[in-house]
Amino acid sequence: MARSDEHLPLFETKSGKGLIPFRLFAASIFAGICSIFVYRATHKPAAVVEAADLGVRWTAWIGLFLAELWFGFYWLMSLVVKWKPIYRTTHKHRLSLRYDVLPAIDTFVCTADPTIEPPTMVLNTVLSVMAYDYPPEKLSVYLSDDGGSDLNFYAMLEASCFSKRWLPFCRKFKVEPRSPEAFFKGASEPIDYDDHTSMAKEWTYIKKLYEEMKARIESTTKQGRVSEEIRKQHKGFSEWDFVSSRRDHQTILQILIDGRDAESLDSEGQTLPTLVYLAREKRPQYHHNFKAGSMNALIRVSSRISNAPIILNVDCDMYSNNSESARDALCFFLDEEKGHEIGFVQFPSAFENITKNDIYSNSLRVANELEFRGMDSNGGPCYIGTGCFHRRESLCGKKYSKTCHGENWTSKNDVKIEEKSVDELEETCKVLASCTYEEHTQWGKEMGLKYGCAVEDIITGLAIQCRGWKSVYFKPERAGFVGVAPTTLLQSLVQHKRWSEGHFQIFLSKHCALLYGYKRVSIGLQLCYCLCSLWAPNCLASLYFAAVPSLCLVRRISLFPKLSDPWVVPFVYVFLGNYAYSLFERLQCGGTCVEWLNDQRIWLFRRITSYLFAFLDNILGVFGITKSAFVITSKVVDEDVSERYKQELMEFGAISPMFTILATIALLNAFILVGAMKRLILEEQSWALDPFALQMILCGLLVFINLPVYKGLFLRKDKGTMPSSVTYRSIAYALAACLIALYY
Ligand SMILES: O=c1ccn([C@@H]2O[C@H](COP(=O)(O)OP(=O)(O)O[C@H]3O[C@H](CO)[C@@H](O)[C@H](O)[C@H]3O)[C@@H](O)[C@H]2O)c(=O)[nH]1
Ligand SMILES: [Mn+2]
Repeated sequence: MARSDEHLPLFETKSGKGLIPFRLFAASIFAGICSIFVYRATHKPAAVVEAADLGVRWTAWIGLFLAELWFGFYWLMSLVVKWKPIYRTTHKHRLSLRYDVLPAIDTFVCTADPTIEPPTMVLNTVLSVMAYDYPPEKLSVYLSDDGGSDLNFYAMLEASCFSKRWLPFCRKFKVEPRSPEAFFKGASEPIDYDDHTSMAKEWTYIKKLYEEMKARIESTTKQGRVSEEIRKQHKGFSEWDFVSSRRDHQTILQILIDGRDAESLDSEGQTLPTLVYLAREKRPQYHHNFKAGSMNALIRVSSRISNAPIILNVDCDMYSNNSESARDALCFFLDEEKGHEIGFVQFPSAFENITKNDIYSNSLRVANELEFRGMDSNGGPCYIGTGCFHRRESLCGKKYSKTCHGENWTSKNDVKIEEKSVDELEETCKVLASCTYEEHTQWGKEMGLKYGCAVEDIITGLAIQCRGWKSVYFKPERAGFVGVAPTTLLQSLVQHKRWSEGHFQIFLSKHCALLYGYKRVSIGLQLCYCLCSLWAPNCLASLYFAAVPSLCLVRRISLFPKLSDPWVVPFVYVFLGNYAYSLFERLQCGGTCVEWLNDQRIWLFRRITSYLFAFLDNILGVFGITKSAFVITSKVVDEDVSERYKQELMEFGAISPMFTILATIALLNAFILVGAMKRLILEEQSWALDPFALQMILCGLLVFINLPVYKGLFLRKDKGTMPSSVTYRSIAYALAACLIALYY
């Protein structure tokens, strides 16, 4: 119900400052890149008269030229996300003044495996979103459990009881964050000096309740099964009598708190948010489409139960860290002037377990602070699968039209529930989550999240934008959502493999931003998507730069100008300029120098492993040889792995082809550097006249950046070192490569 006397906007958009110096700098780098191309084109290997192995020289030259062209082109494209960042602010007080009735919100939490996504974590996420600073009768929380585990069901049962205490506590003391685990871990116990009755007492009481509940859930989880005693507490447990495995079971749907029920009240007599547990039907003969499948099941089930016009989606590890996020998001959707065209509001992902210098570069610091803002100015950020508020209809496939203007948010999605009892309602909803329901429908194609892509979120977000909707990126001062980042190198590389594979898959499909987005979204936005879509092919140019110039050093093929040659200027300028700028950017966003260095290292690691495998898998996928899978990131690790993570010791400790590649490249460069230094000393030539100086510097930098790899290979003694089979294999490969370069 909008009151007509208000005309002030609910949100504001400002553009970033200091853009002119950046643009001038970018222009100078561009000039440098062009000069490099000119140098390449005018210094072909044919010019070297005495060269015997002209064939090899030409091959090296062509490869290098292509790699440089690729990097130049990629750099140019990357300007689009930096060109014009914008900043959004909301006016939440205006929202409450203007609307007495707020639209309902359905929150979807997805979990898939109780062993790597512990039920207590899921419970905390669920509680945090139940406790939003929002009218509870307007909130419904749905858990999709792809693991189909009674452990999670039990955790939800506990959540439904604990919420009766937790929600009033949060309200009363304006608790932040509203995940009990995070709250009790971070906050120090309050001391009430003059008022002995209030916070301290309740604090201790609630904390005790929480600890007890946590202990119960953890011991049950440890046993791996729910005890008979607990099973008696709820009829829902009997469903598991029919479950043969997590990949083969009927739909399990339980409404644990029915918000419509007059008796669902918290300890202070306030209504509780609706809480629903869903494990959709799984049958071996039907593909379950991973997270996209579970989201679509939730969309349908929730449409019968609460049908809120706004849907919030979070991963099970992403608790709400800011109880006002829901109101923030509504400031965008409900804005009278611009709200009607907004399809979704994306919050950045923050992580609670990033180490001081972010050893695996998981923090997304620069992306969150700059790149998403740049994307926002081009039409809106992509949907990143978590921390995102959607308009239900745009997620369900509706095209944007101007008629959405001035809609009545509060009444339009009211559901008429015909079923009298909760049991009946559950029965009707179960059908919606069955395997066969989607057959011959548009679900997974035009409706809901799209199927068949390793990054269902990105492709779905793009489709929404192509249907005419805008999106908004909102980064409040207090992070909206906080999750868990991978804590080992391999996990992080595998996660990036999934991401880059999915992105490249989109690029090769009919949903490629350039084709599908043509005339539907701005060219800037198309380029933003391409930037991520083309992560995977980066592997080729990166591998080339990491190996070939060094190998050419062995063979005495010079690829770059001498230090005394004026042509060296553009090379050095582009190289140093870009690094200096990225360091500046990192510091500007609040990072440290070591963090920047770690990021450069991981940049290389991802490009020569994750992206390479993603690239190869895609190529095989095109020929129908492989099918993409969803490797879930583990949210728990062993005690000693976590100890090493905290100390920022790089974790190898697993046999993986990714590590073989990393170690081979590192060793190759080390061997070659030693050889080259020896030659330089023996021949006593000055650096400035040495035609290999730049190659040696490059090789030296590669060795420097790989220092943690050598440590993992030879120096460390803990359990996180490189497995010896990987070590032997990579020594053999690196030596073989050197020998081939020498004698072939
Ligand atoms: O079959 C599945 C597989 C995964 N999930 C859930 O999907 C979420 C994301 O999985 P995770 O292993 O944590 O992957 P991330 O790489 O951290 O996730 C990012 O990238 C994914 C796409 O690759 C998106 O789906 C996620 O929302 C986004 O946070 C988790 O809550 C899982 O429980 C399911 O519900 N069903
Ligand atoms: Mn995750």
